[in-house]
Amino acid sequence: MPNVYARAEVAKHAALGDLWVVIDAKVYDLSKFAALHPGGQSVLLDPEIAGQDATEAFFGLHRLQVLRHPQYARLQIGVLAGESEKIKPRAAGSLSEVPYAEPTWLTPVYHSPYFKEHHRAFQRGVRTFVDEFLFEDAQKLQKNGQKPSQKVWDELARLNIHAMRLGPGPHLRGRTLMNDTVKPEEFDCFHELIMSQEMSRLHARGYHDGVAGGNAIGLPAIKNFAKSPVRERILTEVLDGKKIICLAISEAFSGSDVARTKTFATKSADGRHWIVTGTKKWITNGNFADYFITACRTDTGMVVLLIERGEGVETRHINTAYGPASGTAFVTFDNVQVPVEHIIGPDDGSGLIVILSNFNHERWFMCCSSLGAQRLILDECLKWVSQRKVFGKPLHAQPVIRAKLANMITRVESAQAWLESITFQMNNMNYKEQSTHLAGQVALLKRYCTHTAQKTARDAQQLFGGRGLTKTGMGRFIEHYHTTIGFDSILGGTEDILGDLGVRQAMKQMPKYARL
Ligand code: HEM
Repeated sequence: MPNVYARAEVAKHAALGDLWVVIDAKVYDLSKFAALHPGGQSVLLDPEIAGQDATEAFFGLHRLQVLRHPQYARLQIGVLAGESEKIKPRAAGSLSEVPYAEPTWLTPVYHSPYFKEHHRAFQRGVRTFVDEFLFEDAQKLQKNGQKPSQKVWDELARLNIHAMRLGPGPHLRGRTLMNDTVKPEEFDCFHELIMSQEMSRLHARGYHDGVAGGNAIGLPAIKNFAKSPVRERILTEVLDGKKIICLAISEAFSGSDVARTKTFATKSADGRHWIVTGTKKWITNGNFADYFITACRTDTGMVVLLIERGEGVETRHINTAYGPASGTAFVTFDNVQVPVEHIIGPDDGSGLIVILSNFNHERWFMCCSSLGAQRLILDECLKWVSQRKVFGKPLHAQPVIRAKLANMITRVESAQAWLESITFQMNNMNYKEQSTHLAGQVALLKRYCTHTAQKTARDAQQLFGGRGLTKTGMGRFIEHYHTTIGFDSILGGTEDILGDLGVRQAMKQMPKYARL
């Protein structure tokens, strides 16, 4: 049983060396801590704080996690008589009750034509995994930049997340998905949308790509174009979490204009190997990848090769805005011998098809994760404007603040609605139909998601002020979002390229008879 104190009793301890405060109906003894307090001793001795209820002052300056940290939790000596705590964190695996902090389909009372009970069960499963297993690891590794531990890769494999990131299909047969919350035959693009949105709830942009971003963009080439037995071997190793694959396309010389790739492959005299020489840049997971799906020029055009880490392959870390945890690498291939069986797709120079084939899927899941991360920022902002007081009122009492929030909400809701509509089409179109009818929509949606994300990052930073610039404390997630957000607008095609693609696709479909 905790000690129970009356407010009058707490008020007697209001001096240096004998200092108590109340925060959310709990009594803290700060007598010794005051001299160590990172915010200074004097603020705690203020007559409005010492011996008083400091709840409002505390939450205007600290995150709730501060009180839950064992180092500080032990300062609690009791509770207030007849009162109980009101402030609690979101429980692991649960939904946020902050308005607009979840997509509409997850908000009680609202309806959705798309999501069924197995989608909800699946969402709860992924949310719990992210909250309980991934979040702390992400926070730690985002800073120190190490590769996620084998324990993480094994757990991703056990839940079959590596497999589900390839989308619905026969590769899921016989697998237990996310602790059996969905059957392989039920798994559709909405499950994949959920997984991508939930996995982005880490406030750790580099780590987010560090946990198998390379698999998600590299493995489809193996699944769809490699030949047996290479196909089965690599799929098994990567889906089981034993090996890591990455996609090595972009170079210092060429990004979106893939056809200008300079890395060159030529057949050996005995015809048994491709000999590859060249460099690749910005390769996600390249630092720790075992396999590189590599685009190479040949005398006749382009081939895609599966290159194993080994003699002649070197990777060097690239220091990026989104942090080292993504394992982003500069890769050099120096006369690397690649067995001819490691060809992925055609060997007649028409390999560009392999590279282009996954672009829509890749851009679509980038939209999912971009919006998942944007929601988290909205959640942060709505809490902040409620708990932060300025000029004696909560921040949201200012019309200019409400206008910013209105924009944030409108952006994320409109983009989510478009995303769900496209996802529904993906569930009902075959690959060819998707390529023809969705490439433009997906390109424009990705452009919209990342463009609006940058606006939201800026608005959020304005709401948090100086706190949105510091790597610790109240605004640390805002600072992280603002610093790393540019990444999303570049990977998978810059906004300009995608806007252009979207309109060119529309122009292709203009009816010849259409006139004003
Ligand atoms: C159990 C009681 C408290 C603990 C454990 C605590 C702990 C901390 C910690 C760890 C920080 C560093 C910043 C962060 O990580 O968020 C901090 C900063 C600060 N604290 Fe406290 N604190 C307590 C109570 C209070 C109270 C009652 C006040 C009232 C004025 C206060 C005022 C401040 C200020 C002004 C800062 C600097 C904030 C900033 O840099 O933005 N603290 N405190």
